[in-house]
Amino acid sequence: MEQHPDFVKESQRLDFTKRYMDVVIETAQSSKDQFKKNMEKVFGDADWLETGGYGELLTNASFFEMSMAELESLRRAKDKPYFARVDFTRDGHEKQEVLYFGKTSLYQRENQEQIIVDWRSPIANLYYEGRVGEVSYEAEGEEFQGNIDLKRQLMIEDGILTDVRDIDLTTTDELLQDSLSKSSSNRLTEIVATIQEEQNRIIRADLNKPIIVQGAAGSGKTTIALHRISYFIYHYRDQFDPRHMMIIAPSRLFIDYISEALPELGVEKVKQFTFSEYVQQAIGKKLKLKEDNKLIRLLEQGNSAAEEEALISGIKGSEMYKNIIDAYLKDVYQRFNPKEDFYVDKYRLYSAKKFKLLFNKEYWYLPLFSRLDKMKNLLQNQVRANKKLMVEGVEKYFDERLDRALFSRLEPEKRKELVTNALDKKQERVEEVQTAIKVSLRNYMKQFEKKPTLQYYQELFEDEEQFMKYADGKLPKSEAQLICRYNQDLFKRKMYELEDLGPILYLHSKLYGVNKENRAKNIVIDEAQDYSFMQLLSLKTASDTDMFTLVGDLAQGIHSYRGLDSWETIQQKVFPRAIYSELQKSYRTTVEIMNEANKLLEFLPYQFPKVEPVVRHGVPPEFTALENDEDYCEHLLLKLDKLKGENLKTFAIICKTMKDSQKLYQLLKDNGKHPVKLLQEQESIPKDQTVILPSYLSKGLEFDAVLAVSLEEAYNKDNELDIKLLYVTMTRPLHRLYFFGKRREDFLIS
Ligand SMILES: Nc1ncnc2c1ncn2[C@@H]1O[C@H](COP(=O)(O)OP(=O)(O)OP(=O)(O)O)[C@@H](O)[C@H]1O
Repeated sequence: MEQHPDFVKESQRLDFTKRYMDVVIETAQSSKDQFKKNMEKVFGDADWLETGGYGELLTNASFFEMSMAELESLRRAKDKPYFARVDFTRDGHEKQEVLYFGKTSLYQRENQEQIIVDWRSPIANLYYEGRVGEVSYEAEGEEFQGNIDLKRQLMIEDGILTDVRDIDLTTTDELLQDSLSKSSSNRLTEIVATIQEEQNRIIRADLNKPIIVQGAAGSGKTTIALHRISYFIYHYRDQFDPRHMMIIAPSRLFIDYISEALPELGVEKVKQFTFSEYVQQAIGKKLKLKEDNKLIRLLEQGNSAAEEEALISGIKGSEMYKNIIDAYLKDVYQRFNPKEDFYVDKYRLYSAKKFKLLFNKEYWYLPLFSRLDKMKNLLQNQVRANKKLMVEGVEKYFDERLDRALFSRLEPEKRKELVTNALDKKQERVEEVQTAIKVSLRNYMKQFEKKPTLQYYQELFEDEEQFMKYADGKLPKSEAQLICRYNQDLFKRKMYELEDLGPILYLHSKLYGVNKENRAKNIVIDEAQDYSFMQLLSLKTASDTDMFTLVGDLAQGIHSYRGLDSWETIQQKVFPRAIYSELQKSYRTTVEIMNEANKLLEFLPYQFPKVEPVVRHGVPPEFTALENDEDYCEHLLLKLDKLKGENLKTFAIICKTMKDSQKLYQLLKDNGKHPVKLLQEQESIPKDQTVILPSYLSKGLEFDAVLAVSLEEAYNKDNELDIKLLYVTMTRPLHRLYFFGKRREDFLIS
């Protein structure tokens, strides 16, 4: 390969950068005084120092006060300090700026000379969106014009420069191709060097607005969501604590999968939860949850109990359900309107009317029991403020009586009696008032019964008629009955189901509110199509913010019986400020695999645009017809061995359900020739084993090669769920896809 004319110069620059990083790291670790010595030690032998013009950079070098986090990211960046270079001349300026873009920034604080520019800085848009020639970019609301004179990619591996490529009019395709053709052993890697324009726009879209992204399988949704977090945290690094950010992911398996990418992006402090984990934390209560096996049971054709449950799930996630809860809450609020004024002894300290006004109007924005606390404090203050007056009032009254008795013209005996009586009464009344001061408020507050959220939730289902009323005619009697009885039955077993969690969180937020530590300021949800209206609304209500990033793909909506079948309602009713964006290109799979998967979309009753694969060709998918168990074992093992020999690293065998997966696992395990692992929901993915998993658990994951197997369970063209599950399976591989089964039709392939 011919070497780039600037290869040596770029190598020197890399050498300089690395050494400089060493100095900074060492200095930050040791002490200020050490800095100069370190400089001499490291740069002492560099004869290119002057000719390269680097000396200037060093003269003003000062001590870098670095945080541990900065130091850590610098250390991590040492093997690959940057990935691209852009030469930029601003309009009206003579001096050209030579910018090296990397995963972190490194600059001299005094002269602001940047040695490495962070990919998240505004000027990095020059690399992601600019072409050689005239350009402009925006930073802090201002537009800057200029000219890109050079755009260059620098391939660095283990700290060594391996290739230099100038890109002029073309995009970053070549590097993208390289990166996509690699094996997926690193799982979700960072893609900062190859972020595409359409992706860049989403990563950098207005940070003060929610965003909804509908993206095809493999279009980089997960990757982009993580990079947007990284961008957000960088942008607000001085004001925002990453711990206030939260990722909601579909399973622990998925969290484990993405968490590898987090430290690389400097966002490891971001909280990560599944929805049910978060709800339990937010309401401060561990719940016994019914096993969530609706999806699997729905796959059994003609399972009417499962269909009924799916109907209930749909209702519990719907907007109508929110209205039911709101109507119920109205009733609950009514119980907090006092009938009587607040008295301490005979003194009226607060009228019921005023109480209601404040409670319902002034403090409406607070959760119910926070309002009640406020009212209690207010009354308490009234008591305190009037305490002295009330006692003095009683004393004054009796003192006057006493005076009258003392100075009356009555018989001494009679007078004495009157005086004693007045004194006794005074004592008695003062004590009465004092007791009233102590207990009146407590007694008054007793009329407001405070129950735990879960009890309120349970009570909602006690009366079917009432439930119907809350639904305001929108729910047929049969369904109201069904749902009430279904939940009563759950509660008898002290259980809840996943679909109850959204409503419970919503109710809790309205009644008690969620405490500060559990209220995220920014929430990122992957696989958002699987969440219901109620779940998303409850998260928004609980955290009291609409700052959400939702990424998902409706075509992979295998939980659509409870999730979403369009983004519209969510955008209109929950996130009206949201930006909506689409990603249609797929970066994961080859053209051959994607073309095959695209055919499935035609069977779905929605209009999905075809997914466009980024042009990368590979081996076409293949079908192998098999008869008996031995056949399966033999062929699968043969294929795996062959693929290993081709330098592919991660493999998955994906069956339709857990039942088939288990059976196949047993077969392969008994055979003992190849290490296999049956993946369960809560587990992490081993790096060195072939995993067997059911289709629905594979969502969001990717592997070099996928072997789609049908032992006893076929996919059915007339079942929407089956089509989506197969679509998910077929869009998991990066490079190879193979089908093994009895008949082609079992995989809907012609
Ligand atoms: N700009 C890019 N440069 C290099 N690789 C990319 C780029 N964008 C995406 N990829 C790769 O494409 C693959 C798919 O990305 P990702 O898993 O984020 O997609 P997704 O939309 O979340 O997929 P799914 O819908 O299947 O969950 C990953 O291997 C990712 O690294």
